[in-house]
Amino acid sequence: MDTQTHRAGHVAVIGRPNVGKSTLVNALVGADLSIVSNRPQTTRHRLLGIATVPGGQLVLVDTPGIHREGGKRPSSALNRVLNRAARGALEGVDAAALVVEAGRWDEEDALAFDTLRESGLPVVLVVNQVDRIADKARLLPYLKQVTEGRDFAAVHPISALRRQGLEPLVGSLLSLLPEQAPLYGEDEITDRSQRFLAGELVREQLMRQLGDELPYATTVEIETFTEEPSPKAGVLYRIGAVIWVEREGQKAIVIGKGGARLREIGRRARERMEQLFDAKVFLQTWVRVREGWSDDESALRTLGYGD
Ligand SMILES: Nc1nc2c(ncn2[C@@H]2O[C@H](COP(=O)(O)OP(=O)(O)OP(=O)(O)O)[C@@H](O)[C@H]2O)c(=O)[nH]1
Repeated sequence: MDTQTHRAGHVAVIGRPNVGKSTLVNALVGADLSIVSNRPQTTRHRLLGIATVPGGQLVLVDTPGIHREGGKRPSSALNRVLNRAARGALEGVDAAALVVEAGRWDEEDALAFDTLRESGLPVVLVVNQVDRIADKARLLPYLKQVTEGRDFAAVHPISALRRQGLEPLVGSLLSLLPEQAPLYGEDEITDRSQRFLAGELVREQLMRQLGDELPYATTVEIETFTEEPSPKAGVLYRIGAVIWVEREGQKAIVIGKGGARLREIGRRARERMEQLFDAKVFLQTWVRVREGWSDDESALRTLGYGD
């Protein structure tokens, strides 16, 4: 591989809920969502997908906590704490794609931009859903308004849904990444594997059942995943999932009274796996504490943020 002309790096995809981030990631990565299935997610980022294109590789990640829902500018002291946490979450990220809805820009989007810029990241503005704007002339004043006084590395009106405007966007993002060989080799990338999906299904149940109580840095690791023939169901999967939290107190929250919550999380995740894999699933779940993730997070917790 000629590393001279190859660029690769991490791109944070940031934006309010429902703005079209998943649609964009799917469009960039292609029909077969490529994902690394054999690495535990030990970093702060959640891997969304990997777009491997001629001359480069975009590793698209989610960085929780950058977008502050509600979009109220916090006090300066709180802002400092939040920005420290944001910097932590953005560690190892080379560029950010701030996704907004065409025609809409409010305090929440402005805050996300400021946080990203203060972290020193180049920010590409992705103005999504332009297909919904019938009168394209309306876009120009909007673009002028949102870019005024803000140093975006590039601005791209796109339609993630209709796959429009994506090539120039990829070009802009690539140009912001360091020249280096691909970060993930072909052999590490598989189509969404069942193992990966198993982790996602446990994560989904954690989010559904814990909601706001879900500790910030919780990660799910599929430790074991074996397949054997089953006389009744055809296939039986034995899956061992570890839910990593940061502190004993969080472990208690996830486990619940008498273990009820963890049992429910496991039961529902198993049912979804059986549906999806069309097989019998034997799922075991554990909660383990991995300490010392970050001082910023304990600072946030003191203020009632972060958990
Ligand atoms: N018309 C139009 N709709 C879009 C476009 N991109 C996404 N959508 C729709 O917007 C809705 C939300 O899209 P998602 O990709 O799930 O949004 P998201 O930002 O990932 O949402 P969260 O996971 O809640 O953060 C879906 O119904 C999409 O089909 C677009 O370019 N044009």
